[in-house]
Amino acid sequence: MATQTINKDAISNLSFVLNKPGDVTFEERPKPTITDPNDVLVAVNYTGICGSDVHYWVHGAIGHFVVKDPMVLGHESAGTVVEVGPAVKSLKPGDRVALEPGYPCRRCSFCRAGKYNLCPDMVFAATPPYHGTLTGLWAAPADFCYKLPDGVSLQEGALIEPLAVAVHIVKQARVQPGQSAVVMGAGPVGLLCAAVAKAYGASTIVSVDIVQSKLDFARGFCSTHTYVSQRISAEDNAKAIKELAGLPGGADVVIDASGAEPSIQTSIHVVRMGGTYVQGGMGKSDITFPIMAMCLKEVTVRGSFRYGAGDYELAVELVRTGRVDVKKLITGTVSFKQAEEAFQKVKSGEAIKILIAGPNEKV
Ligand SMILES: NC(=O)c1ccc[n+]([C@@H]2O[C@H](COP(=O)([O-])OP(=O)(O)OC[C@H]3O[C@@H](n4cnc5c(N)ncnc54)[C@H](O)[C@@H]3O)[C@@H](O)[C@H]2O)c1
Ligand SMILES: OC[C@H](O)C(O)[C@@H](O)CO
Repeated sequence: MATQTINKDAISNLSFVLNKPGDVTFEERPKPTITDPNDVLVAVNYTGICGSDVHYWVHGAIGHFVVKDPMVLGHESAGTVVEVGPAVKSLKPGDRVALEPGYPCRRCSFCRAGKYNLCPDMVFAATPPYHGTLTGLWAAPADFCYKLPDGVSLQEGALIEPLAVAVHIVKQARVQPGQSAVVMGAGPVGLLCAAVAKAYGASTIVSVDIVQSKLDFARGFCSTHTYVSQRISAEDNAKAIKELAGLPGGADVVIDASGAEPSIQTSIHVVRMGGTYVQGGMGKSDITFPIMAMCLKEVTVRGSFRYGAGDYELAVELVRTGRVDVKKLITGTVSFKQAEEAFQKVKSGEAIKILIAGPNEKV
């Protein structure tokens, strides 16, 4: 694709700001500048809406992250490089990039061990007190901007962030070729986990949700089986899933991408002896957990938080090679001025992924 250079002085830095729960405004904010020689300045082209953005918009807080001052929303973005710092060799103006939105300290023991997603000093977009990417211009370290290959669009680039979440979850699950994977939740993260598990070679992929239409989509996307969770005990839901998928001994891997307590309980009953369970969903902080079943089956239980070394690169590669078709998840694209309507649509469950065009982008 031909590169196109953009005059940063000619572009707007209009931003979508959450003032307090339910109260959002558009604000022309000061343009960021390059303050580190390794930084680049990116014009944001497209941004997806994450459940966490909606949660901040509705409730003003997630756990101990509380919106105390006005905060720009958004962290699932792709854009075009408009300026590079003097030390940047990997990118040039005009390059199209997926933005990784969290910047670790690079110095703590977690960063030095390659687990930078666990850095206690992480600066993460649209996690208070830090502003997000629903804005015109974004300054970031060049090594957290991933060049999109020819053939991968900027719209697909905005889906790299949730895909990287799924890549990290599936890596935590250690999925092997020929294995069975049950994914609880068929929202964007669950759908992408199913797709990444397939790319890792899982041959039986069961999606579970409480909404039939989401499962209809999952079946067309990549799941081999789907199951509508019933209002019965976790053991009985697990039994039904095992029967449906022909897994009498249980699944090799179970991933929760719902955060829902009943789903987590079912997961532990559906995983096989010696299998692996990964918690990707974020719901209630404390739940009733079938710990005896976990113990007796010697289940390996892992958490998964955001993404780390290599996850963004693999997400881009999965899209480039067509192994994960993120385009199918895009319900539509709206103009920047329609951002609040897009949030409404995600909240009501009308859309899988709506993209908001950057303030300088024509839709
Ligand atoms: N670990 C991380 O770093 C990370 C990153 C991003 C998102 N998340 C979390 O991952 C989860 C999924 O994200 P998403 O954007 O797809 O959210 P989503 O709300 O779109 O999807 C959740 C799905 O779970 C389904 N569900 C609800 N109760 C269920 C039950 N009892 N059994 C089965 N399915 C049930 C819902 O119908 C929905 O389709 C959320 O909890 C989100 O907070 C975690
Ligand atoms: O994809 C990244 C996630 O949305 C965030 O970590 C958020 O859920 C918690 O701050």
